[in-house]
Amino acid sequence: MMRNNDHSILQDLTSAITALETLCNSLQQEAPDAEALAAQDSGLGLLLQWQKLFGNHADINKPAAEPSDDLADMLRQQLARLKRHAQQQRQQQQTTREQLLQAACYLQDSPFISEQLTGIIHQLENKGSPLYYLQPLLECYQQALTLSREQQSTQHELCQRLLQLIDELDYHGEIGNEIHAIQQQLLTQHDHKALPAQCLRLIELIIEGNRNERRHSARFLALLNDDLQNIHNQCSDSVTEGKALIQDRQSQDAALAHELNAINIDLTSDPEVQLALSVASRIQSLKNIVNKHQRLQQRESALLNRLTTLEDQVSALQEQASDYQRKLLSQNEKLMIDSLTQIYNRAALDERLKIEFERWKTAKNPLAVVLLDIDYFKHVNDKYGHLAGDKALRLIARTLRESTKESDFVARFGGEEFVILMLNVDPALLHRPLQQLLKKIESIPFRFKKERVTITASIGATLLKSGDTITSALERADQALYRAKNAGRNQLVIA
Ligand SMILES: Nc1nc2c(ncn2[C@@H]2O[C@H](COP(=O)(O)OP(=O)(O)OP(=O)(O)O)[C@@H](O)[C@H]2O)c(=O)[nH]1
Repeated sequence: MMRNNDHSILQDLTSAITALETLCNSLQQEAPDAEALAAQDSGLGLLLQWQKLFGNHADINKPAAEPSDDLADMLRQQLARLKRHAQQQRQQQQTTREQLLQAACYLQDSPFISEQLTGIIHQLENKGSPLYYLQPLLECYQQALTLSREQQSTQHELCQRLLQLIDELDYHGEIGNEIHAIQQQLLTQHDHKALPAQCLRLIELIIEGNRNERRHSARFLALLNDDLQNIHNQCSDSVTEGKALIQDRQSQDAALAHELNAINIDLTSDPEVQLALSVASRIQSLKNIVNKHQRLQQRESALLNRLTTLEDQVSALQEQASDYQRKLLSQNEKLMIDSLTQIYNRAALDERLKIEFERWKTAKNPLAVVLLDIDYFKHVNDKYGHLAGDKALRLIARTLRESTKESDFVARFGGEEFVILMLNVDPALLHRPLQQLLKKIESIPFRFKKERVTITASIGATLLKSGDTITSALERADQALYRAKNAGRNQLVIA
């Protein structure tokens, strides 16, 4: 007869054995450590005791022998110990999995993502056994290290190539000096963290240098054009002169021939033969002169032809030069336009600021520098995507252009920031158009992902004051913008 007590021991033991089997199975899959081996041993010991008690074919309703109270107690203790151990094992596995997952995600953040790594992360997230993935994860880590080393050597090669290219550059003045400074940095630096920034700065300098060269060549072409015009005028004058010369000669020749003819007629009617002979010889000489004149005339005519051809060539050259100049002008215009918003860009702003600042210094007409920055634009990008952000930038730029006066200068300063130069503005009324501008932006009916979205902007503005430089005015406007942002955004601050 089985006691109630023993029956519950049997049930506990049955579930313990099931837990133990699971534990043993999982331990067999992984490289077991000393503790796991001990757990295996005790688990096996318990199995032996179980077999001693109930035989090989365990049936909880038919025990082979009745267990004593002592044995039951002992088994209960072992059972509790094993439960604790299994719990510890589970926790340890969970921690290991989390750590491995973290390591795998960290590796994935590096530029060495591989399909293998993605698979591992997927398995770990789906509660796969962590130790099983340690080896492939280590392989990924090694791969990342090798690639990192390779990247370093690529950076070194890039650095060397950059130095070679710099050698080929031929810029002078400020640009030349800065390029030289970067060259020195590249030659002396040991790590290449600054390489991307240096490359970027070099590209900016080359673009600036190019722009300067374009301006120079435009000036050169304008001078060339003037010279050609000069030559052209001279040629035209020569041709006119030549034509007049020929006409004069022709009428002179005709008159001379007429005269000679008359003398000839007179003389043939004279009886004194001697005189006739001498006059006849003079007439012959005169005829010779006329012949020479005719040849001269032919030469002059040829010269005139040559001059006419020259004039045509010069005209064609002049047309080409004008064409080239027009192309350069339009290229220059394009370099000053922001490709996304089609309003002026930073380079155009720099140039215009210099001009307006000089004008302001002499004429002292009020000049306002206005900085406008879109509020929480990162959120727009993050929530609706970069393309939606681009669309918003285009629309806001158009609103700025359409809502300001023709004489105002609107440019994209960079990112989501715009600058407006307001000329001849009434200082007492500056806030009015700017407040209206904020209202207009707020009321643009943006619609992204079928959702009505309101976008606002903040403005920091300032009027140029005596003693100002371009930088000090821009800094003051920037501080005002900062205050407008801090005041809750969609605000105007005039400093
Ligand atoms: N779509 C798009 N986004 C840009 C462009 N240039 C800059 N941005 C984004 O503009 C955002 C500017 O973010 P932040 O400087 O944090 O400013 P903000 O989110 O507008 O916040 P506050 O200015 O403080 O109101 C960044 O997400 C940039 O990626 C661009 O040409 N197109």
